[in-house]
Amino acid sequence: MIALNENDHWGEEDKLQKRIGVLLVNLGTPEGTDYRSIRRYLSQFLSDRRVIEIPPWLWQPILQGPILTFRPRRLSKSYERVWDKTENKSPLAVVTKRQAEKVQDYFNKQNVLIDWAMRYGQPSIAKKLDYLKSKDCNHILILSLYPQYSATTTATVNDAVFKHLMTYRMQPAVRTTFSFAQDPIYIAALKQNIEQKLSEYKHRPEQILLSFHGLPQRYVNAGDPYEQDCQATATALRLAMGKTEPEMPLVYQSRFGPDKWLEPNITDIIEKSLQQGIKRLAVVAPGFMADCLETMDEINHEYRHLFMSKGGEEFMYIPCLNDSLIAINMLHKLITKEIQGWIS
Ligand SMILES: C=CC1=C(C)c2cc3[nH]c(cc4nc(cc5[nH]c(cc1n2)c(C)c5CCC(=O)O)C(CCC(=O)O)=C4C)c(C)c3C=C
Ligand SMILES: [Fe+2]
Ligand SMILES: [Fe+2]
Repeated sequence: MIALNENDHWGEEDKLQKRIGVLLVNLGTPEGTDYRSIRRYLSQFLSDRRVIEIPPWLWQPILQGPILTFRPRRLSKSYERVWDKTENKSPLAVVTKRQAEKVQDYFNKQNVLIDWAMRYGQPSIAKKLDYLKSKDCNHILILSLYPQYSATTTATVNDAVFKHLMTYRMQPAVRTTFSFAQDPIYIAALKQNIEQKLSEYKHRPEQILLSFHGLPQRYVNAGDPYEQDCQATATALRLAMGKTEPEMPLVYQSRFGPDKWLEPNITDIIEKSLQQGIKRLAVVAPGFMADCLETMDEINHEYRHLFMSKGGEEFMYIPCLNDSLIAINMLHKLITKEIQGWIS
């Protein structure tokens, strides 16, 4: 049992008054592009037993040995390419912070406090829960910024939240979110964002790839609903946009390790599309609420190069929802729905 702090109390304000805090949580990212920062981040992330389902006695020597020796060096160059030089932060952190700040403007009148945290690295979930507590928030909504549920993302956010709440004598009321994979509010935002971004190009793409972060197949076999959620998003989005599956196929990216991952892999589909004579390709990543290493570098750098070097003529990367007006409106609606009954 974690020791409770004797001075653990809420502010001296009326404790019965409802005060709502909302914590937007995303994955996490290194604090810098140097070897040490990336190593620290990967070590925490890849030691999460929800992320890597291999017994620690077997996994830790591999992680602490070859992976944390070589991978940070390679990633350093990738993070350098996407780093926000003005803020001196990773794009994932910059965007998540802006999302929280902009959504806060919508909730000022209702006295709802919006903040953000990262599951791995900083600002930590523990630190931000303490902050919300110091502001007398006795009702807290945890909004995991993953539209598709996975135990490797959403569940591990909840683990971190409840683990920290074990240290509280007086716990707030807490709501967590499951997924919003086929929520009409999210699908409408995706559609609007895609149409807006594509209208900036002279030509229409012949195909739009819906690229989702991958997952080991055995996690899905064990009951993770992630694949189903990705398919639900793809189906709803095609329906909303009047597109067929060949016009808008679902693909998976970001493989890691030797396991079998969800199929089809994005590189195989890019090759196939090239063989079919497709010259103008668009790619959007609906599972990412913010542009990050996996979209800016992996898609917009690596796969752009793959497509263009093998005969493609135009590669249209459609940015994520980020802190656009479309995204902030969407988050406002989602939060309003999730805090129903807490607010009049
Ligand atoms: C077994 C390993 C991994 C699983 C399972 C996994 C699931 C998963 N990840 C995201 C979202 C993001 N992942 C990001 C980076 C990233 N992911 C993994 C591994 C797994 N992810 C690694 C090792 C990395 C680091 C980069 C690399 O080494 O290639 C990021 C970007 C972070 C950033 O700093 O920008 C995001 C976002 C989801 C949604 C998901 C669920 C299926
Ligand atoms: Fe990942
Ligand atoms: Fe990657």
